[in-house]
Amino acid sequence: MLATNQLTFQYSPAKQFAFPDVRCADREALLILGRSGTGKTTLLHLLALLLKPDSGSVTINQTDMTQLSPAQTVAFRARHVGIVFQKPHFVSSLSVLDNLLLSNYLAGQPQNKERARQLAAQLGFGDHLSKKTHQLSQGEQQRVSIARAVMNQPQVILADEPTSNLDDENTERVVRLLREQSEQIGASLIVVTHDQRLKDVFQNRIEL
Ligand SMILES: Nc1ncnc2c1ncn2[C@@H]1O[C@H](COP(=O)(O)OP(=O)(O)OP(=O)(O)O)[C@@H](O)[C@H]1O
Repeated sequence: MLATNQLTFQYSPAKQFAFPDVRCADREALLILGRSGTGKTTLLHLLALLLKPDSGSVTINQTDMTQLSPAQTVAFRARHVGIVFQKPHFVSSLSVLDNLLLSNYLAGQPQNKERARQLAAQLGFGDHLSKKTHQLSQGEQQRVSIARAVMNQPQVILADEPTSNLDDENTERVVRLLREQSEQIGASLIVVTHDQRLKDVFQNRIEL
């Protein structure tokens, strides 16, 4: 469960945001829609505590993340929050498999090769584990990105424009996989996007 309360943030006095409250229960999915510049990425970064709000709270299960120290925030995020970025950020010198295992390492968890292999098979890139990530197509890279986000079975999955570079077929596949994965691990799934194709797929929506 993720819930926010009266989040505000400003980049400068001329660029201030007051966001509507967000609630997303375990196994539920929420779409946050908005045109370019309305603050979607800013909100997603606040939900992940990559940015600290000026006021308000972000609670994941029982933990108010805004009350954690910077070190506690990093540890909590690595363990309990999976993030899928618009463009996947991988370590290019590592294989696909090692990029997945990096999630375990960053969360202080033992390397779980079995889970990496299972996810790769489920998400359709089981044959690519020993390749470098740049050898994969965009759609494949986005699926690796989803696998990486769910490696540690997080309580919350946050996805920032996960489909904006994808064709309709890959868009449908990525959305289905995000929903399947969040349901399987019992996580809350929050997707921010301007991609109107996703509008009809999610019942719960907030417009910025
Ligand atoms: N680091 C920053 N410093 C100052 N202003 C910023 C910064 N990052 C974003 N902004 C501004 O804040 C506003 C919201 O940006 P944000 O990236 O959250 O929007 P968005 O809705 O995700 O847009 P897009 O769909 O184009 O990615 C924009 O006007 C942007 O110029």
